[in-house]
Amino acid sequence: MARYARVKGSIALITLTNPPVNALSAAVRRGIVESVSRALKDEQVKAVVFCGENEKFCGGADIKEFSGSMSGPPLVPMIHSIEAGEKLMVAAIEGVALGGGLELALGCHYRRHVSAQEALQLGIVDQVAEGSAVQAAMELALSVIGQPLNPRRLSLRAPVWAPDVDGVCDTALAQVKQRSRGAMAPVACVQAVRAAAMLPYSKGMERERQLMDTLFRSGQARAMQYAFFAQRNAGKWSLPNGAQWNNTRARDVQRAGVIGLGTMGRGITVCLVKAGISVVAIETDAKQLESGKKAVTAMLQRDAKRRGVSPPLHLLTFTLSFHQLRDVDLVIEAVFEDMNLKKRVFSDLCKVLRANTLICTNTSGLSVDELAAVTDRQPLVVGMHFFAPAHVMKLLEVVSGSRSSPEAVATAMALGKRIEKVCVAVGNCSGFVGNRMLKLYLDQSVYMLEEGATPEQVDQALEEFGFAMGIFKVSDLSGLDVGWRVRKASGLIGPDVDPVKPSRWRLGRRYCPLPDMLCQQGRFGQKTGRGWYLYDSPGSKEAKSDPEIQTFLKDYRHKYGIIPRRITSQEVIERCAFSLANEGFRILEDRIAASPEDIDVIYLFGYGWPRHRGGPMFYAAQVGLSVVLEKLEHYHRVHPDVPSLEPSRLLRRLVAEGSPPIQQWKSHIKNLRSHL
Ligand SMILES: CC/C=C/CC(=O)SCCNC(=O)CCNC(=O)[C@H](O)C(C)(C)COP(=O)(O)OP(=O)(O)OC[C@H]1O[C@@H](n2cnc3c(N)ncnc32)[C@H](O)[C@@H]1OP(=O)(O)O
Repeated sequence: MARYARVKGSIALITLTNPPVNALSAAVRRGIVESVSRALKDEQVKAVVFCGENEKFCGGADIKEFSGSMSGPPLVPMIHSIEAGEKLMVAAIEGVALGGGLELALGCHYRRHVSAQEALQLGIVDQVAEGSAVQAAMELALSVIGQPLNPRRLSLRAPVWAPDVDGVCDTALAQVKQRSRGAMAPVACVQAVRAAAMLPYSKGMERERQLMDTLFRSGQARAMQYAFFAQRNAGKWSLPNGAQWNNTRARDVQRAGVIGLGTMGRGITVCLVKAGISVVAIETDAKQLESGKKAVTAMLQRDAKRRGVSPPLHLLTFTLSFHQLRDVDLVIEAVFEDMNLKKRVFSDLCKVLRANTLICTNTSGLSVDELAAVTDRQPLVVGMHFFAPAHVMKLLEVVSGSRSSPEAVATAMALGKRIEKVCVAVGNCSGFVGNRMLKLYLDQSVYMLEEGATPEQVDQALEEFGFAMGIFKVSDLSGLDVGWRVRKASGLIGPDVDPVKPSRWRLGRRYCPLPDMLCQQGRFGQKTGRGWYLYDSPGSKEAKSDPEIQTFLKDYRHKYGIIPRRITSQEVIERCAFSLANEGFRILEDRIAASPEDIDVIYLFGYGWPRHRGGPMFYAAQVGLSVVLEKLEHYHRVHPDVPSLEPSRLLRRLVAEGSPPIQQWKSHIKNLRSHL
């Protein structure tokens, strides 16, 4: 929709009205075409000013329309007719001008922008105005009415010839190809820029149209559109008891406590303080406190310097005393991942906190219910699972325990949003959503090493699929000792394990002792300079193949009588991606996640899943659920000692029901038992 008004006698003001971001839906495009035609016909009108309702110019094409057949006037011819119009066209840009919104602005003969000094420098806008952009645009229009329009039409400008334009584009293309990890759109963008720089306008437009057509028809476009809405829907959380984002009030959090100043506690403290929340940061040891204080202060100073502001150090209190926590609204415990230690901390907290203070745990997989049980306030206990490094990673899993109150969940979700995280509400189970799935993905990766693959082969297949880093590089980065400790605590590694030939069968299923054996050799990953890869020195980041690992794997297979076989990239992807999705289906059955979109958002923002592949659940849907089922059945037949490869009930049910689109899966699991 577009509203038409004549103002100041000679100006037609066309306001895009499609809240919340005035996206260019079919109705808006129709409204623009009709309004422009009206303005061109009206002899009193000398200039047209375009603006967006609620001080948002335009968020671009309406992404919701991309999944159906497009109707209404097409965007590019509409912009061309504005640009070719015989009357002066001015864009009054406020808020956003993205994608098609920017194209619309560029189709006008004059633009302004309220806050983009950079756009001014780039020549995208002509003037930056304080106050109302619409008023400024109208004044500008009145001052230039009657001047020739041809010099203002971008389509009449000569291409930007530079002697080395081809070389510059080649270099950019090579860089983008390397960085985009298989994503088509960034590569097409460079190709379109090359066309714009080297071809006459009409030919450049034709090339852009071809590139756009290819992208539009691609599965990658579907995946990206899905990811866009999945991310926004994750904030609209709901619990099986009916509580949800729009019927539950979050508490205001002004002061928070952070317990433990290790890597996670430091990152969490930085996030909170940057959002303007006062933090009391606690350590039990003076030396640790001092080093935590130095690290947090340095991080905040670096960040403030980058943004040209002063660091909010006045919001910080570092102390060894729990008593300083008596006035905080919420505490985030970030101590070592040890149930007994966490329980002790929780009991101690209850002695000093106000009765209504929320207690959150940054556990990556321990039971929130078990922790809550030692407190005097079970409804006020929730999980806030941050991802390392906490001040950088966008994901936050908010874990609702069986007795967590809706208000506590709402408060953690609101706090997460305030500190600029992508928050997903999940239920309580071992590993929650992300790490519960990750375990099976890791299992498959190490099984493939036993069967004949190398860490390099597995990682290469995953990186070609689009992951930023292969699983073995990730393990080296996060430290192999972390999982080792968890396996010890869970009883998988005990005194009865043969140190020379450790069993490959534990707790009734296949077990791969390779990661434990690496840890026994002190190979903890980057931190020790050796893990699945070799590093120049402890702490360095560049992973190099390690001949010792190749020999170690050969000896291992020999010791266990395993005949190595060639493992293809396809097998790597199928076993990793379909194991993830299969566990995702179980998680949906168990109601630990409310929707497949939530699972995908967790993998996109917490585990480096490539955005152009939507997420593991979307990928399974895109490959075809019957194909996924068939493959899992095959791998389970070949590996009957890996029960997790058995296809989940939900997957079977969905296939039996004709593989409905992913948006309909929720209704197929409605009647399953709830754990949330
Ligand atoms: C066919 C020709 C193609 C032309 C090229 C294009 O134009 S492609 C589209 C290019 N535009 C974009 O990619 C913009 C995407 N949107 C954003 O980046 C952000 O939403 C924003 C505009 C910067 C606003 O961010 P903010 O954080 O303020 O709000 P939200 O992201 O939460 O969005 C608010 C609601 O608006 C919906 N929405 C946003 N953009 C679009 C869009 N282009 N089409 C349709 N819907 C859009 C978003 O889904 C939110 O909806 P809720 O229902 O409130 O969740």
